[in-house]
Amino acid sequence: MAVPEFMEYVEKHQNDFVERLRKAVAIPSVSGDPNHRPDVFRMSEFLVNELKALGASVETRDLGKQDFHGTPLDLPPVVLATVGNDPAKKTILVYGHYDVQPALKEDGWATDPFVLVEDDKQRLIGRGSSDDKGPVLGWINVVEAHKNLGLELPVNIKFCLEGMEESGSEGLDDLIYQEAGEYFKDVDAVTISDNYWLGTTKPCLTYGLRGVSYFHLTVKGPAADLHSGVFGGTIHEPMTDLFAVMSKLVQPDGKILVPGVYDQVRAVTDEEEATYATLDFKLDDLHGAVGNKTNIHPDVKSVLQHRWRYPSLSLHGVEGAFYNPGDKTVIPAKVTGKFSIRSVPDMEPKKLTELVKKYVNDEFNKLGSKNTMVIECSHDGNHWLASPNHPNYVAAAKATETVYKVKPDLTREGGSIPVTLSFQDALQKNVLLLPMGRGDDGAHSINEKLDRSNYIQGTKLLGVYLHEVSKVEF
Ligand SMILES: NCC(=O)N[C@@H](Cc1c[nH]cn1)C(=O)O
Ligand SMILES: [Zn+2]
Ligand SMILES: [Zn+2]
Repeated sequence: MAVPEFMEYVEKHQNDFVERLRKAVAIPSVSGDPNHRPDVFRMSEFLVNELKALGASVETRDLGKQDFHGTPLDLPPVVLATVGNDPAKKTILVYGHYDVQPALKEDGWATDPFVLVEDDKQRLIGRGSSDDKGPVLGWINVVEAHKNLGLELPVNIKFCLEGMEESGSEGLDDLIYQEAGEYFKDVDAVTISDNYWLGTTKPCLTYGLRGVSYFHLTVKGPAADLHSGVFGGTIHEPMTDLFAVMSKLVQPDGKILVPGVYDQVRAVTDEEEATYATLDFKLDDLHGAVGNKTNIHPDVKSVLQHRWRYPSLSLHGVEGAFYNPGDKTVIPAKVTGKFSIRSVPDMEPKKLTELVKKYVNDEFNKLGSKNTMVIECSHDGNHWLASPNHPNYVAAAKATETVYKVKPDLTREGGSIPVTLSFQDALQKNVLLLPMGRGDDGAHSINEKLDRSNYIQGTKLLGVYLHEVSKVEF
């Protein structure tokens, strides 16, 4: 009886849950922007208060300072919260993040990114709605529903909520290893809701992620920005050098040009080949999520393989370059190009960084420029693969069938959650990714949204999963 009662409660109280999301989205907790660091702290306080109000025992862990381009910056705390402490029950560790990607109205958002708006299609639009405030609050909604119904939670929950996921999860790995035998001691399995369905209609369980290695390539030239009419043609220009090197990183068809990268990629097996055939994903889903038909690969299998099991290199931006409207005739004195590589089994981040540094240095030296160039890896995180046959996944599949009346697809994901592998390795427990949002949510993009139905059905899913996982044998 507990499960139907819980599901009914969630259905009836959906507007309260949307209000909770509205309050969370209103805090612009952008971890990558030092000006927003106080907001990231404010977001941690919001979660601490929500969890305390529900009776959780909550502590925050200080992670020290971050070196932000030479300036020390306080790292936001990790929120550790425990709900239930019954040795007869399983303990599920729930990880999520409360920081978000940057968002400016002028990037092209239709509405203020930090004001949650529900449109006529019942989509909850706002930065962090899907990645990852909605899912984090989904777990909190589950605790609240049980408390208000006077229902016992079927498992103990340990929360680990961080505020630096979008910026490399600095400091969290050390905490996980330090606390493996302490705070995380009794954990039986780990569940993370921080990714998306493949398409827009069918739920999935996710057992793999790509890693990410992020690079800053800085070229320095003249002592200050210069007039291009006076100095153009007479000096080596940093931006010209930067573009020359960056154009050698990746081809327009996505092929990475750094020698040695593909040597480390695991070969496709027949068993893996068979997994793509049954998935509920069409080229139309890709076109819908992208907004047009600019796909490189012509069929679903190769799209998914290039998202999940082959590396990719993306060029993200240039710091120090002129980018405002108008026609400023400047030669920027120092520019930093940013790019990242999504890595896959069996690539090793350290080896990858060595390959990239050697290649970029070789390419820069070929230019014969008198400028200086420095290439740095600002953060890296490893890829992750789990066993989707574990009872933790069986429980999640049953919960999906209860809530959505369909068997979930088993998927991998092209994005990265750097600490997933750390949890698996440090705790030696199964890790499950149980997504709430859809493939077209626009995480990291403009107009990020979470459909109301995904938020509400997703809250039900997380709660029913806890009931199912309490019953399976590990
Ligand atoms: N929802 C997970 C996610 O978006 N992860 C980020 C992690 C990251 C790493 N460096 C910057 N962000 C991702 O981009 O995959
Ligand atoms: Zn996320
Ligand atoms: Zn993200």
